Amino acid sequence: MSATSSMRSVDDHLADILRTVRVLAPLELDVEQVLGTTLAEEIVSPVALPPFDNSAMDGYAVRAKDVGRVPVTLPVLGDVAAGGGGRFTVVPGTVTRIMTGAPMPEGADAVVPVEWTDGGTEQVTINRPVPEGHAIRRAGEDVVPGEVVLPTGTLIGPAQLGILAGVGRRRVLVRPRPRVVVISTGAELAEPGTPLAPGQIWESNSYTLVAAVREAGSEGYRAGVVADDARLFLDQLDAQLLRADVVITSGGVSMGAYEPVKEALAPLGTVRFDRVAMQPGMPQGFGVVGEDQTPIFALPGNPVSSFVSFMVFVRPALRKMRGLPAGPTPTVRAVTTSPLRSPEGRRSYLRAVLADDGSVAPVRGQGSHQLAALATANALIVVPEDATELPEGATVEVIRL
Ligand SMILES: Nc1nc2c(c(=O)[nH]1)N[C@H]1C(S)=C(S)[C@@H](COP(=O)(O)OP(=O)(O)OC[C@H]3O[C@@H](n4cnc5c(N)ncnc54)[C@H](O)[C@@H]3O)O[C@H]1N2
Ligand code: MOO
Repeated sequence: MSATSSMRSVDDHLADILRTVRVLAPLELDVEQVLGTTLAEEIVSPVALPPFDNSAMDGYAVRAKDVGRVPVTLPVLGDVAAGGGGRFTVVPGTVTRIMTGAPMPEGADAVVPVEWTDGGTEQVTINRPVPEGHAIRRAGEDVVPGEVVLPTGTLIGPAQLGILAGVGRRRVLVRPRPRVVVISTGAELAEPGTPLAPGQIWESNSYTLVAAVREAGSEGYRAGVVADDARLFLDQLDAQLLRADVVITSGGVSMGAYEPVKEALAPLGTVRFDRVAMQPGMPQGFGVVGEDQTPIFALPGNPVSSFVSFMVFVRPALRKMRGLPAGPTPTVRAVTTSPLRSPEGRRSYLRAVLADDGSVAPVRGQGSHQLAALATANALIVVPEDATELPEGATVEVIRL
């Protein structure tokens, strides 16, 4: 039996995760809260946009016929400002001043920009002719009443938020951003900013993971660090389940004498622990816990391993929960600048720098504990299971970080 025969493939593990996690139920939220959520309704505009014909420029509302021969001097009836202002009828031989966004007055059929005039307020001399319709934004040219401006499933970014507000929506039915709680475990972990006792290190995984959660469009929360005690871990988990759509743990899943996460979760029968054929990130736990069958990712404690595991397994799951197309984390192609090595039968994710010219170079320090080396990388080179060596100049798939 080979060393890798008892391992589960990355693809099988991910498929199991994506089968298990569910799209979050829709929720009605205030428009202020919906950035990064996914629409669970179709947004139909109740009005036309623009709602009325209005000026695209600061200038004068005219009848185009009156300015056919220039220069011409005409009386100014008054001002039409955006948001109301005077109501005028532009009869032949007259004009009004008009500001950008102000409704076109009756009778006018074009706007002359102020730059083409002497800027007069009682009367104005116009120096250039304009065709009918010049600098007028027509009612409904962006949206007609009853038009679908955003389909169900749209991811709300800044522009989408703008059109929601632009069609007057205050409440919106969306798939919310998943709430993800990160619990780090380990007796050796001290909070950054506190002194280290002998044998301790500063806790970093929860910072990395919460940041990665947020970057992946979800809400990340750090729960307090739990020492190596299965009972304490279960208490913390119970408390956190109240606010979590997903739980991520780091540490305590390998083969040591003190593996609180595995000890606590394995007996439940709803979380499986596997050795996944990847490097880093081999020990993995995944399943559901609690009344609501909340998905839980028990990631390995090595800092690089937990981060890579997030990119490969958690990120796609969060996409599915948000109602977005979910599958393996997307890759781009690149060409290696040096030979690469990878363990047989395992998919490697080598920390690397991807350059603008499409070349990719592994960083120095590929150990699962080498957090500083990870911090110099902007990509992961994916070396397939069946490759143990790749020459310089090989084309590889790369995950951008
Ligand atoms: N006999 C074996 N030992 C190990 C195996 C194995 O198969 N047999 N697998 C190794 C691999 S691969 C990994 S990955 C790690 C996973 O270990 P755990 O998930 O149990 O994690 P810990 O033992 O708690 O920690 C591992 C390492 O990472 C540091 N760590 C943990 N949490 C944090 C944190 N929040 N911030 C910063 N650093 C953290 C911890 O101090 C350890 O150095 O197991 C190998 N061993
Ligand atoms: O598989 Mo562990 O995740 O390398 O260091």
